[in-house]
Amino acid sequence: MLHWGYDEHNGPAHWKEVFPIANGDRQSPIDIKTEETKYDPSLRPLNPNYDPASAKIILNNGHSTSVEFDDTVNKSVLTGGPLSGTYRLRQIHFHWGSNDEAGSEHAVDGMKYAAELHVVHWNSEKYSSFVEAARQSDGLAVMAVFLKIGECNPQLKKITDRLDTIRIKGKRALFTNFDPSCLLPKSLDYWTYFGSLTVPPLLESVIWIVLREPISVCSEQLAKFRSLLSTAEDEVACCLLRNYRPPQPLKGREVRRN
Ligand SMILES: NS(=O)(=O)c1nnc(N(Cc2cn(-c3ccccc3)nn2)Cc2cn([C@@H]3O[C@H](CO)[C@@H](O)[C@H](O)[C@H]3O)nn2)s1
Ligand SMILES: [Zn+2]
Repeated sequence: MLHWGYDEHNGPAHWKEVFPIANGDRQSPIDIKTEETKYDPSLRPLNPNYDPASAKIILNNGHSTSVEFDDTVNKSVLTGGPLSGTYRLRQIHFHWGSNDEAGSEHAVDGMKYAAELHVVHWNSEKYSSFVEAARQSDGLAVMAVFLKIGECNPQLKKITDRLDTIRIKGKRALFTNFDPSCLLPKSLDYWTYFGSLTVPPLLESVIWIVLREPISVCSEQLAKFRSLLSTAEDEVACCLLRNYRPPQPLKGREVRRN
């Protein structure tokens, strides 16, 4: 496998060849079987507290589009929920499919949404950098938000309107004065479980917090994600039509709900 991706020759089925942890005991995403989730009264309300000034750039890294935040200080953090301590906002990014019928990474009772937003944080109380935290079992916390096909989402427009300026892999553009809370649903009720990054290196360092209520997205907005290129300037252009990993075995893990 040359470099990992989402095509037939380098997609999720091949990742184990380079990243054997792909067959590990706490891999993500998963299919959440709602009947088997366990109510946990000790789970607290989620408390996202983001400063719009932390937003820095919007980027096409060839696998997704992300908004990167200044994570040199505790300006934008997530506390509460299943978390002990303070988790600092690092970036947000999306996963989508080649059509509106699939695209999310997590599934709910076998049902997939059109896309999924990930809000990535790292444990800045215990560790000194994202990369160090990414190697620890409690190092990362990713909040997942489902995108359901429906009305165009005015908040998402702030991102989709910029995608034509970062079509090519590696392109970036200034993107500030953005508070990702504007992409969260009304209810912050969630499921939570111990898992991994869903992209290589698939490190098993993520406390997943999956919001139960989806936000809306329209087909036209999703089409803009699909027009991003997974290839750089000097390569034959190839659209990033899908970038989701399928659900992985639960291997006895518990999924709790607040
Ligand atoms: N769906 S999800 O699990 O929430 C995520 N999807 N993308 C994410 N990114 C943040 C991130 C950085 N790293 C990381 C891990 C170890 C060393 C350095 C960086 N993990 N997640 C976006 C992202 C991923 N990466 C990875 O960086 C590695 C080192 O440069 C590279 O070898 C991999 O090919 C590349 O995937 N860089 N940025 S979190
Ligand atoms: Zn992700």
